Amino acid sequence: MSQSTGVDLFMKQFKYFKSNKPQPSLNSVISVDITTSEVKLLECNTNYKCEDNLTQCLGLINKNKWKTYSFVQHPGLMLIRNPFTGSGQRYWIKRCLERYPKKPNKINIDIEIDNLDDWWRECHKSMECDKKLLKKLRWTTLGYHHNWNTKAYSEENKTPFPEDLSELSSVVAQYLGFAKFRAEAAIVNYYHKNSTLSAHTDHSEVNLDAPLFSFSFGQSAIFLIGGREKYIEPSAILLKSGDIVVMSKEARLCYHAVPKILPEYHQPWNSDLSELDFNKMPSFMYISNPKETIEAMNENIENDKWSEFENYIKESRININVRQVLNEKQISLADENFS
Ligand SMILES: O=C(O)CCC(=O)C(=O)O
Ligand SMILES: [Fe+2]
Repeated sequence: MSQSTGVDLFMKQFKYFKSNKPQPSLNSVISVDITTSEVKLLECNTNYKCEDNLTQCLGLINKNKWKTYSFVQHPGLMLIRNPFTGSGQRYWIKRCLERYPKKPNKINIDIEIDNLDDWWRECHKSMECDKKLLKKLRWTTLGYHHNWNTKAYSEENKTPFPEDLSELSSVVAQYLGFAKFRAEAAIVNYYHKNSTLSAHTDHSEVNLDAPLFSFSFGQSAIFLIGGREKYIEPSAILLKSGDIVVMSKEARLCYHAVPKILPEYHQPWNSDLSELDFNKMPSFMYISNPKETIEAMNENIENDKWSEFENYIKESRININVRQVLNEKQISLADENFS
Protein backbone atom coordinates (compact mmCIF):
# COMPACT_ATOMS: atom_id res chain seq x y z
CA MET A 1 0.00 0.00 0.00
CA SER A 2 2.53 2.56 1.09
CA GLN A 3 5.17 3.51 -1.43
CA SER A 4 7.86 2.11 0.78
CA THR A 5 6.38 0.17 3.69
CA GLY A 6 3.08 -1.20 2.43
CA VAL A 7 1.13 0.39 5.30
CA ASP A 8 -2.40 1.76 4.81
CA LEU A 9 -2.15 4.61 7.33
CA PHE A 10 -5.67 5.76 6.57
CA MET A 11 -7.10 2.41 7.65
CA LYS A 12 -4.90 2.39 10.73
CA GLN A 13 -6.29 5.73 11.89
CA PHE A 14 -9.83 4.76 10.94
CA LYS A 15 -9.64 1.65 13.13
CA TYR A 16 -8.07 3.61 15.97
CA PHE A 17 -10.86 6.21 16.09
CA LYS A 18 -13.64 3.72 15.44
CA SER A 19 -12.76 1.59 18.43
CA ASN A 20 -15.11 1.52 21.44
CA LYS A 21 -12.90 -0.66 23.57
CA PRO A 22 -10.56 1.00 24.21
CA GLN A 23 -11.96 4.46 23.44
CA PRO A 24 -9.52 6.50 21.32
CA SER A 25 -7.74 9.49 22.77
CA LEU A 26 -9.04 12.71 21.23
CA ASN A 27 -5.82 14.62 21.92
CA SER A 28 -4.72 14.62 18.30
CA VAL A 29 -8.14 15.64 16.95
CA ILE A 30 -8.05 19.13 15.45
CA SER A 31 -10.72 21.47 16.76
CA VAL A 32 -10.85 24.82 14.96
CA ASP A 33 -11.85 26.50 18.24
CA ILE A 34 -8.38 25.90 19.56
CA THR A 35 -5.65 27.83 17.80
CA THR A 36 -2.83 25.58 16.67
CA SER A 37 -0.21 25.89 13.97
CA GLU A 38 -2.24 23.46 11.82
CA VAL A 39 -5.29 25.72 11.47
CA LYS A 40 -5.50 29.23 10.04
CA LEU A 41 -8.37 31.69 10.21
CA LEU A 42 -9.09 32.81 6.64
CA GLU A 43 -9.99 36.30 5.52
CA CYS A 44 -12.80 35.82 3.05
CA ASN A 45 -12.82 39.12 1.25
CA THR A 46 -14.31 37.96 -1.99
CA ASN A 47 -16.42 40.70 -3.50
CA TYR A 48 -19.59 38.81 -2.78
CA LYS A 49 -22.36 41.15 -1.80
CA CYS A 50 -25.59 39.60 -0.71
CA GLU A 51 -28.47 41.06 1.18
CA ASP A 52 -28.42 40.30 4.90
CA ASN A 53 -32.04 39.23 4.80
CA LEU A 54 -31.14 36.61 2.19
CA THR A 55 -28.70 34.89 4.57
CA GLN A 56 -31.21 35.24 7.41
CA CYS A 57 -33.94 33.59 5.38
CA LEU A 58 -31.63 30.63 4.83
CA GLY A 59 -31.06 30.32 8.57
CA LEU A 60 -27.58 31.85 8.50
CA ILE A 61 -26.09 34.55 10.72
CA ASN A 62 -24.76 37.70 9.13
CA LYS A 63 -21.86 36.79 6.83
CA ASN A 64 -19.42 39.23 8.36
CA LYS A 65 -19.57 37.04 11.49
CA TRP A 66 -18.73 33.77 9.75
CA LYS A 67 -15.44 32.19 10.72
CA THR A 68 -13.68 30.24 8.00
CA TYR A 69 -10.63 28.10 8.67
CA SER A 70 -8.06 26.47 6.42
CA PHE A 71 -5.71 23.60 7.25
CA VAL A 72 -2.00 23.89 6.65
CA GLN A 73 -1.63 20.17 5.88
CA HIS A 74 -4.66 20.10 3.55
CA PRO A 75 -4.65 22.83 0.93
CA GLY A 76 -8.14 23.41 -0.47
CA LEU A 77 -9.91 22.12 2.64
CA MET A 78 -11.97 24.73 4.50
CA LEU A 79 -14.30 24.72 7.46
CA ILE A 80 -16.89 27.38 8.24
CA ARG A 81 -17.62 27.04 11.95
CA ASN A 82 -21.40 26.89 12.41
CA PRO A 83 -22.72 29.98 10.60
CA PHE A 84 -26.33 28.94 11.31
CA THR A 85 -28.87 30.41 13.70
CA GLY A 86 -30.71 27.97 15.98
CA SER A 87 -33.85 28.31 13.89
CA GLY A 88 -31.73 27.76 10.81
CA GLN A 89 -30.36 24.50 12.19
CA ARG A 90 -33.89 23.39 13.03
CA TYR A 91 -35.05 24.22 9.51
CA TRP A 92 -32.35 22.18 7.77
CA ILE A 93 -32.64 19.25 10.19
CA LYS A 94 -36.37 19.16 9.59
CA ARG A 95 -35.95 19.32 5.82
CA CYS A 96 -33.56 16.34 5.94
CA LEU A 97 -36.05 14.31 7.96
CA GLU A 98 -39.48 15.33 6.82
CA ARG A 99 -39.10 16.55 3.25
CA TYR A 100 -36.01 15.24 1.48
CA PRO A 101 -36.66 11.51 2.11
CA LYS A 102 -40.02 11.81 0.30
CA LYS A 103 -40.53 10.59 -3.25
CA PRO A 104 -39.32 11.23 -5.94
CA ASN A 105 -36.08 11.36 -3.96
CA LYS A 106 -34.42 8.04 -3.21
CA ILE A 107 -33.66 6.42 0.12
CA ASN A 108 -31.73 3.30 1.08
CA ILE A 109 -34.97 1.71 2.39
CA ASP A 110 -36.41 1.60 -1.17
CA ILE A 111 -34.52 -1.66 -1.77
CA GLU A 112 -36.29 -3.32 1.12
CA ILE A 113 -39.72 -1.67 1.25
CA ASP A 114 -41.69 -0.79 -1.87
CA ASN A 115 -43.62 2.47 -2.05
CA LEU A 116 -42.44 4.05 1.14
CA ASP A 117 -43.41 7.51 -0.06
CA ASP A 118 -43.15 9.34 3.21
CA TRP A 119 -40.70 7.73 5.64
CA TRP A 120 -41.03 10.35 8.41
CA ARG A 121 -44.82 10.12 8.46
CA GLU A 122 -44.68 6.33 8.43
CA CYS A 123 -42.39 6.44 11.47
CA HIS A 124 -44.81 8.72 13.34
CA LYS A 125 -48.19 7.43 12.21
CA SER A 126 -49.08 5.96 15.58
CA MET A 127 -48.70 7.52 19.02
CA GLU A 128 -45.47 5.68 19.56
CA CYS A 129 -42.66 6.36 17.08
CA ASP A 130 -41.48 3.34 15.05
CA LYS A 131 -37.88 3.41 16.24
CA LYS A 132 -36.83 0.49 14.08
CA LEU A 133 -37.94 2.20 10.89
CA LEU A 134 -36.51 5.49 12.13
CA LYS A 135 -33.03 4.00 12.49
CA LYS A 136 -33.22 2.29 9.09
CA LEU A 137 -32.74 5.48 7.11
CA ARG A 138 -29.06 5.76 6.20
CA TRP A 139 -29.16 7.96 3.11
CA THR A 140 -31.33 10.04 0.85
CA THR A 141 -30.17 11.14 -2.59
CA LEU A 142 -31.26 14.32 -4.38
CA GLY A 143 -30.87 15.66 -7.93
CA TYR A 144 -28.63 13.33 -9.90
CA HIS A 145 -29.00 10.24 -7.71
CA HIS A 146 -25.79 8.59 -6.69
CA ASN A 147 -25.77 5.02 -7.99
CA TRP A 148 -24.21 3.00 -5.18
CA ASN A 149 -23.33 0.07 -7.46
CA THR A 150 -22.02 1.60 -10.66
CA LYS A 151 -21.08 4.93 -9.00
CA ALA A 152 -22.15 6.61 -12.25
CA TYR A 153 -24.73 9.39 -12.56
CA SER A 154 -27.26 9.26 -15.39
CA GLU A 155 -29.95 11.51 -16.89
CA GLU A 156 -32.52 8.74 -16.31
CA ASN A 157 -31.76 8.69 -12.62
CA LYS A 158 -32.33 12.36 -11.89
CA THR A 159 -35.08 14.38 -10.16
CA PRO A 160 -35.40 18.11 -9.39
CA PHE A 161 -32.85 19.37 -6.86
CA PRO A 162 -34.42 21.12 -3.82
CA GLU A 163 -34.56 24.87 -4.43
CA ASP A 164 -33.69 25.78 -0.85
CA LEU A 165 -30.56 23.62 -0.82
CA SER A 166 -29.47 25.12 -4.16
CA GLU A 167 -29.88 28.56 -2.63
CA LEU A 168 -27.92 27.69 0.53
CA SER A 169 -25.10 26.03 -1.42
CA SER A 170 -24.86 28.92 -3.80
CA VAL A 171 -24.64 31.53 -1.00
CA VAL A 172 -21.83 29.59 0.69
CA ALA A 173 -20.07 28.99 -2.63
CA GLN A 174 -20.23 32.64 -3.62
CA TYR A 175 -18.97 33.71 -0.21
CA LEU A 176 -15.85 31.61 -0.79
CA GLY A 177 -15.39 32.88 -4.32
CA PHE A 178 -16.85 29.92 -6.24
CA ALA A 179 -19.35 32.13 -8.03
CA LYS A 180 -20.31 29.60 -10.69
CA PHE A 181 -21.07 26.64 -8.42
CA ARG A 182 -24.34 24.82 -9.17
CA ALA A 183 -25.74 22.26 -6.75
CA GLU A 184 -26.79 19.27 -8.86
CA ALA A 185 -26.49 16.19 -6.65
CA ALA A 186 -26.55 15.53 -2.94
CA ILE A 187 -26.29 12.64 -0.55
CA VAL A 188 -27.88 13.16 2.85
CA ASN A 189 -26.20 10.78 5.31
CA TYR A 190 -27.86 9.79 8.58
CA TYR A 191 -25.64 8.52 11.39
CA HIS A 192 -26.47 6.97 14.76
CA LYS A 193 -24.30 6.16 17.75
CA ASN A 194 -22.09 3.51 16.16
CA SER A 195 -22.43 4.47 12.50
CA THR A 196 -19.31 5.00 10.43
CA LEU A 197 -18.52 5.96 6.87
CA SER A 198 -15.48 4.21 5.49
CA ALA A 199 -12.61 5.68 3.51
CA HIS A 200 -13.53 6.85 0.04
CA THR A 201 -13.02 9.57 -2.55
CA ASP A 202 -15.90 11.25 -4.37
CA HIS A 203 -14.95 11.10 -8.03
CA SER A 204 -18.16 10.24 -9.94
CA GLU A 205 -18.83 13.82 -11.00
CA VAL A 206 -17.84 14.94 -14.53
CA ASN A 207 -16.66 18.16 -12.98
CA LEU A 208 -13.95 17.40 -10.47
CA ASP A 209 -12.80 21.01 -10.24
CA ALA A 210 -15.97 22.28 -8.58
CA PRO A 211 -15.80 22.11 -4.79
CA LEU A 212 -17.87 19.81 -2.62
CA PHE A 213 -19.92 21.29 0.25
CA SER A 214 -20.75 19.29 3.35
CA PHE A 215 -23.21 20.51 5.99
CA SER A 216 -23.31 18.74 9.37
CA PHE A 217 -26.08 18.86 11.96
CA GLY A 218 -26.76 17.15 15.28
CA GLN A 219 -24.18 15.04 17.09
CA SER A 220 -20.48 15.70 16.53
CA ALA A 221 -18.18 13.54 14.45
CA ILE A 222 -14.56 12.79 13.86
CA PHE A 223 -13.80 13.48 10.21
CA LEU A 224 -10.66 11.93 8.77
CA ILE A 225 -9.06 13.49 5.72
CA GLY A 226 -5.88 12.30 4.08
CA GLY A 227 -4.34 12.52 0.65
CA ARG A 228 -4.92 11.09 -2.82
CA GLU A 229 -3.52 7.72 -1.69
CA LYS A 230 -4.36 5.70 1.38
CA TYR A 231 -0.79 5.42 2.60
CA ILE A 232 -0.85 9.14 3.43
CA GLU A 233 -1.66 9.61 7.11
CA PRO A 234 -4.95 11.46 7.58
CA SER A 235 -5.74 14.29 10.00
CA ALA A 236 -8.67 13.96 12.36
CA ILE A 237 -10.96 17.00 12.56
CA LEU A 238 -13.84 17.52 14.98
CA LEU A 239 -17.07 18.48 13.19
CA LYS A 240 -19.93 20.03 15.14
CA SER A 241 -23.53 20.86 14.43
CA GLY A 242 -23.78 23.61 11.84
CA ASP A 243 -20.24 23.21 10.49
CA ILE A 244 -19.70 23.47 6.75
CA VAL A 245 -16.75 21.60 5.26
CA VAL A 246 -15.59 22.55 1.79
CA MET A 247 -13.37 20.24 -0.21
CA SER A 248 -11.89 22.25 -3.04
CA LYS A 249 -8.79 22.18 -5.25
CA GLU A 250 -6.18 19.67 -3.99
CA ALA A 251 -8.56 18.45 -1.25
CA ARG A 252 -11.40 17.65 -3.65
CA LEU A 253 -10.16 14.16 -4.48
CA CYS A 254 -8.63 13.22 -1.14
CA TYR A 255 -9.60 10.18 0.91
CA HIS A 256 -11.95 10.93 3.78
CA ALA A 257 -14.10 9.04 6.27
CA VAL A 258 -16.18 9.31 9.43
CA PRO A 259 -14.88 6.75 11.97
CA LYS A 260 -16.86 7.98 14.96
CA ILE A 261 -19.93 9.85 16.11
CA LEU A 262 -19.43 11.70 19.40
CA PRO A 263 -22.34 12.60 21.68
CA GLU A 264 -22.51 16.38 22.01
CA TYR A 265 -23.62 18.24 25.06
CA HIS A 266 -24.26 21.56 23.30
CA GLN A 267 -27.46 21.85 21.30
CA PRO A 268 -27.06 24.91 19.08
CA TRP A 269 -30.45 24.18 17.48
CA ASN A 270 -32.02 25.15 20.81
CA SER A 271 -30.56 28.65 21.13
CA ASP A 272 -30.83 31.75 18.96
CA LEU A 273 -34.42 31.08 17.95
CA SER A 274 -35.37 34.43 16.54
CA GLU A 275 -38.40 34.97 14.40
CA LEU A 276 -37.95 36.39 10.90
CA ASP A 277 -40.10 39.37 10.15
CA PHE A 278 -39.79 40.60 6.64
CA ASN A 279 -41.24 43.64 5.08
CA LYS A 280 -38.81 43.35 2.26
CA MET A 281 -38.43 39.90 0.72
CA PRO A 282 -34.91 39.11 -0.42
CA SER A 283 -34.40 38.24 -4.05
CA PHE A 284 -33.63 34.56 -4.21
CA MET A 285 -31.84 32.90 -7.09
CA TYR A 286 -33.57 29.53 -6.82
CA ILE A 287 -36.38 29.71 -4.25
CA SER A 288 -39.60 30.36 -6.11
CA ASN A 289 -41.82 30.80 -3.05
CA PRO A 290 -39.94 32.95 -0.48
CA LYS A 291 -42.99 33.32 1.74
CA GLU A 292 -43.27 29.57 2.16
CA THR A 293 -39.58 29.29 3.10
CA ILE A 294 -39.83 32.09 5.68
CA GLU A 295 -42.94 30.53 7.18
CA ALA A 296 -41.22 27.15 7.36
CA MET A 297 -38.22 28.80 9.05
CA ASN A 298 -40.45 30.49 11.63
CA GLU A 299 -42.59 27.44 12.30
CA ASN A 300 -39.67 25.73 14.03
CA ILE A 301 -39.63 28.21 16.87
CA GLU A 302 -42.71 26.55 18.31
CA ASN A 303 -41.33 23.77 20.44
CA ASP A 304 -44.32 21.44 20.17
CA LYS A 305 -43.86 21.30 16.39
CA TRP A 306 -40.18 20.71 16.83
CA SER A 307 -40.20 17.99 19.52
CA GLU A 308 -40.23 14.92 17.24
CA PHE A 309 -37.22 16.28 15.38
CA GLU A 310 -35.51 17.05 18.67
CA ASN A 311 -35.87 13.41 19.69
CA TYR A 312 -34.11 12.33 16.52
CA ILE A 313 -31.29 14.87 16.43
CA LYS A 314 -30.34 14.56 20.10
CA GLU A 315 -29.03 11.10 19.27
CA SER A 316 -28.09 11.28 15.60
CA ARG A 317 -26.05 13.17 13.07
CA ILE A 318 -27.10 14.35 9.63
CA ASN A 319 -24.68 15.33 6.88
CA ILE A 320 -25.74 16.92 3.59
CA ASN A 321 -23.08 16.40 0.93
CA VAL A 322 -23.62 18.67 -2.08
CA ARG A 323 -21.86 18.35 -5.44
CA GLN A 324 -21.84 19.91 -8.87
CA VAL A 325 -21.94 17.14 -11.47
CA LEU A 326 -21.61 18.89 -14.82
CA ASN A 327 -19.01 21.21 -16.26
CA GLU A 328 -19.75 24.90 -16.45
CA LYS A 329 -21.22 24.99 -19.94
CA GLN A 330 -22.52 21.44 -20.00
CA ILE A 331 -26.31 21.06 -20.12
CA SER A 332 -26.68 17.34 -19.53
CA LEU A 333 -24.60 14.20 -19.19
CA ALA A 334 -25.48 13.44 -22.82
CA ASP A 335 -23.81 16.66 -23.94
CA GLU A 336 -21.23 15.24 -26.34
CA ASN A 337 -18.76 18.05 -26.05
CA PHE A 338 -18.00 16.90 -22.55
CA SER A 339 -18.17 13.11 -22.63
O1 LIG B 1 -20.64 12.67 6.88
C1 LIG B 1 -19.68 13.30 6.46
O2 LIG B 1 -19.16 14.22 7.09
C2 LIG B 1 -19.05 12.94 5.12
C3 LIG B 1 -19.98 12.36 4.11
C4 LIG B 1 -19.30 12.01 2.83
O3 LIG B 1 -18.11 12.00 2.74
C5 LIG B 1 -20.07 11.68 1.60
O4 LIG B 1 -21.30 11.67 1.64
O5 LIG B 1 -19.45 11.44 0.55
FE1 LIG C 1 -17.43 11.77 0.70
